[in-house]
Amino acid sequence: MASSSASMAEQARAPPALPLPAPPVDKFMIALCQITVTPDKERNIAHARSKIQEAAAKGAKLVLLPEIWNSPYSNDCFPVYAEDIDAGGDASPSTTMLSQLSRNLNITIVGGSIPERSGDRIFNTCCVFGTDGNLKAKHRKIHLFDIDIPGKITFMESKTLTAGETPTIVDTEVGRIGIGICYDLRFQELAMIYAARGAHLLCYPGAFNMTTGPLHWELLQRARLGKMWEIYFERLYVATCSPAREPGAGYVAWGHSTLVGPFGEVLATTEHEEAIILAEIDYSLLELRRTSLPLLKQRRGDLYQLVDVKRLNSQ
Ligand SMILES: NC(=O)CC(=O)C(=O)O
Repeated sequence: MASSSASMAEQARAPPALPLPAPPVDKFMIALCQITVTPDKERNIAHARSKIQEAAAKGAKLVLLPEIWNSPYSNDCFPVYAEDIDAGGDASPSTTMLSQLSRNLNITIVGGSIPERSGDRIFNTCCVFGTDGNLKAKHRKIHLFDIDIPGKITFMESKTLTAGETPTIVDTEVGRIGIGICYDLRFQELAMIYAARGAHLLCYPGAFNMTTGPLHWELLQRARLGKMWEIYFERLYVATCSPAREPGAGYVAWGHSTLVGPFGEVLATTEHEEAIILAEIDYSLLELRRTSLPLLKQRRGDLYQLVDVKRLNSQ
């Protein structure tokens, strides 16, 4: 009796590791396409197309685009540039291009984000395409970017956008990927849910700005790993992709698209100019890193718990 209650207490403190789903590949190249964005939507689509082709020609099997890459980042523009993704075809030239390219080039595309029109609502939406060109997942930005830093930056996405309602985790040819868009990066519970559901990689298209970018962009990306050590430590890669900086634009993006490895290390990054960042993802390091710090044994699950609302609701 005593020993069984002791083992229950032990178990609450340090539950056994959840199995990480085996990734479909061990190693592959990811490309973060930090591209310029202009008011000319046709040009933006053609430009993204050529950069994705260039990345694939250099060996990328997964291409990540920035947040809002087909339109300037502004409340005035979102309704004008928005596309009906579900209707597809001519109603969504941006995602039609992504679908064609993923199939033709045999790559997975995490398609940054574009303004999406759905009925009378507009979302900030990321589409994930598999190598067959099919839309595998659609993530609508959950946490809208409503901030007011006096004298620095005020932005209220909620003036025009509606928040998404669901976390998005998707199985692709290059592993299980959790998706967040920009401000979503600030909310650690989203990343922790992805980690708890066995993600190998988190992708965040984002457009931080000249105030918050230098302070928080890299910090948050690396911290997404640190926080997850409480449950699934050191088992993830985190990729961000920003638009390149346009100094004259209404909203000036920070740039610095980055890949962080499963030990919290910056594996590849850039400054603010246009760039394709190519880097290797090696999933064999996920298990290796897991044994390096024995945090799972040390965590105090008897004092704190992460509650997966979706899983609870589905029970
Ligand atoms: N643009 C965003 O959604 C987020 C951002 O710039 C920030 O969090 O800072």
